[in-house]
Amino acid sequence: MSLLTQTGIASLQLSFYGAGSMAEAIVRGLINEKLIAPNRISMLNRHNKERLSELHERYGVQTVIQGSSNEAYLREADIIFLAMKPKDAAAALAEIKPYVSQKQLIISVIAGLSISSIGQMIGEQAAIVRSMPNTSSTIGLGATGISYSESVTPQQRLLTEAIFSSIGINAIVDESLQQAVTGVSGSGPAYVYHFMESMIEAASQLGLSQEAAKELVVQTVLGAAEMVRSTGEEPAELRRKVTSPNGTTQAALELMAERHFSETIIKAVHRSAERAGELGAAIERSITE
Ligand SMILES: NC(=O)C1=CN([C@@H]2O[C@H](COP(=O)(O)OP(=O)(O)OC[C@H]3O[C@@H](n4cnc5c(N)ncnc54)[C@H](OP(=O)(O)O)[C@@H]3O)[C@@H](O)[C@H]2O)C=CC1
Ligand SMILES: O=C(O)[C@@H]1CCC=N1
Repeated sequence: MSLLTQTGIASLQLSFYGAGSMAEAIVRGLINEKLIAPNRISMLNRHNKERLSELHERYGVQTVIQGSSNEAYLREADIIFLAMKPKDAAAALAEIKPYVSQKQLIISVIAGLSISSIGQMIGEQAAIVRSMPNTSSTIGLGATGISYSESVTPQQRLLTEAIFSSIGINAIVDESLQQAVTGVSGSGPAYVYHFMESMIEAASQLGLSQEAAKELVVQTVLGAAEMVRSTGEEPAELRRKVTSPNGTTQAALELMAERHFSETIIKAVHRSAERAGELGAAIERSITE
């Protein structure tokens, strides 16, 4: 019996409070993996009914467009995922407070939002998971950092880890490291996409068709990531194997070094982590005001 089957996830009700990109990535991953029937998942938002219609059509999930209310879905849920932007988190927590009970598991994906801030809003004894997934969860290749409040039970931990490992890999980290996870793997896909955009642009400038450019770049990134994963060799070692003395790669890498490529990436990851802290602090301020 698989870990997920043991947790009994198939018979639970999951509610996503916030129905944007990240909620959709997780839901799509769970449905693709056939872990839970779509009608056991509800996706809720504030006012964008068109978005809910689209999600209902696309995945068969429950939404309030079918005459029910957020309240009913929130009360029934075994697990509530908090998936709104940090700036909306304090208001959303205040809204759900009357409907949540201690039996429910709260899983937040909100960047910067601390377990203690959630506890302050909905009750210190609540079972709270702070997570930092990424959008690659959509295709089962996500990377998620997970931290628990003290009241999360061993069964709830198993369930959480089973959910996130079904849509990728996960790392259980001390909550103090969640900002680092945000800088690395939460925001990380965007850095890689940005890099790919530049590669495609250069390929077009050099005369390749848009189609060929994209295909070559995608396969290059996929192949490089898979090489690191499947050979177990360090990226630096693999880089050396591509780089012939005085060859083309060396010429390119020298230009990158002149333009502080590595330093820029390192600084960018630090800045994302720092920004997660700022977002969390802003939520804390809005809770205590
Ligand atoms: N996108 C990503 O790559 C990642 C995002 N995250 C985190 O996920 C969270 C969501 O991000 P993302 O999915 O990109 O955001 P989106 O803007 O795509 O979606 C936000 C959703 O929250 C809803 N919402 C806002 N306020 C409320 C409220 N009071 N009650 C109910 N629903 C509400 C919005 O509904 P409406 O449209 O009706 O206002 C919308 O459906 C963020 O906190 C982010 O830090 C974490 C990891 C990766
Ligand atoms: O950009 C953001 O704030 C969110 C958190 C990590 C990825 N996206």
